[in-house]
Amino acid sequence: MLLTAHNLSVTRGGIAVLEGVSLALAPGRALVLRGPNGAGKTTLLRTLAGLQPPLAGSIEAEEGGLVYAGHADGIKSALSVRENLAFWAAIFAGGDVASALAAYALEPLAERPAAALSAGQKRRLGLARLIVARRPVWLLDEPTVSLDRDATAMFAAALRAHLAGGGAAIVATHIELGLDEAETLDVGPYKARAAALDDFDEAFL
Ligand SMILES: Nc1ncnc2c1ncn2[C@@H]1O[C@H](COP(=O)(O)OP(=O)(O)OP(=O)(O)O)[C@@H](O)[C@H]1O
Repeated sequence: MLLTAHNLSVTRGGIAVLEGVSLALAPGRALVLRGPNGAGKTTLLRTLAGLQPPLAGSIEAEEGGLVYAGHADGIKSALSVRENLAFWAAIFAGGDVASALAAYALEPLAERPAAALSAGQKRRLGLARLIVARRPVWLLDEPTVSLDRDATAMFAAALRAHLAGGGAAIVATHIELGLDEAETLDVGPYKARAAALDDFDEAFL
């Protein structure tokens, strides 16, 4: 397994959001997270990515095996599209900038400062980062926001190629990606029953 989580409870702002989540992600598999706004998909992804600690439970993943793409694209505005990808390739000791540009049809924009991209173009650049990162597990929060139909198809193709190459992904999305390889995890049944108290609150009770 590339990533496993066992009996995970996750919190946001000191409040338990989900509890008892277990999952196992094998090479070539994708897991689509479903659930209404506020259900806890982002919180689960951030916890799996190691950006925040779980309240309970365990996560096992290969060191340096994950890459997270959330709502903030992490783009450096002053750098060109190509320079952004080269920067990430250096950070991740990763891959081929030319393939990443090609996967999202970014060649005509390669020398443009990222600050001068549209929202959808910025999102394409943020997703191209995943290709240079060359990490086996992609954790993606609403990756298709701002993408038009063609760019959504580019993302689906990039994800399929990643899975075909032995990678895996967990994707929170409200749209249908049309992936045969994908399983679905509805986070609704894992809604936490009781709010967690942090030490600060407990001191006043
Ligand atoms: N900074 C914060 N502080 C406190 N609570 C927060 C914070 N951010 C989000 N929450 C709450 O945590 C809960 C889970 O939010 P989360 O962003 O994980 O949901 P989501 O399933 O990703 O929603 P969406 O589909 O709208 O993206 C929600 O009730 C939300 O209001």
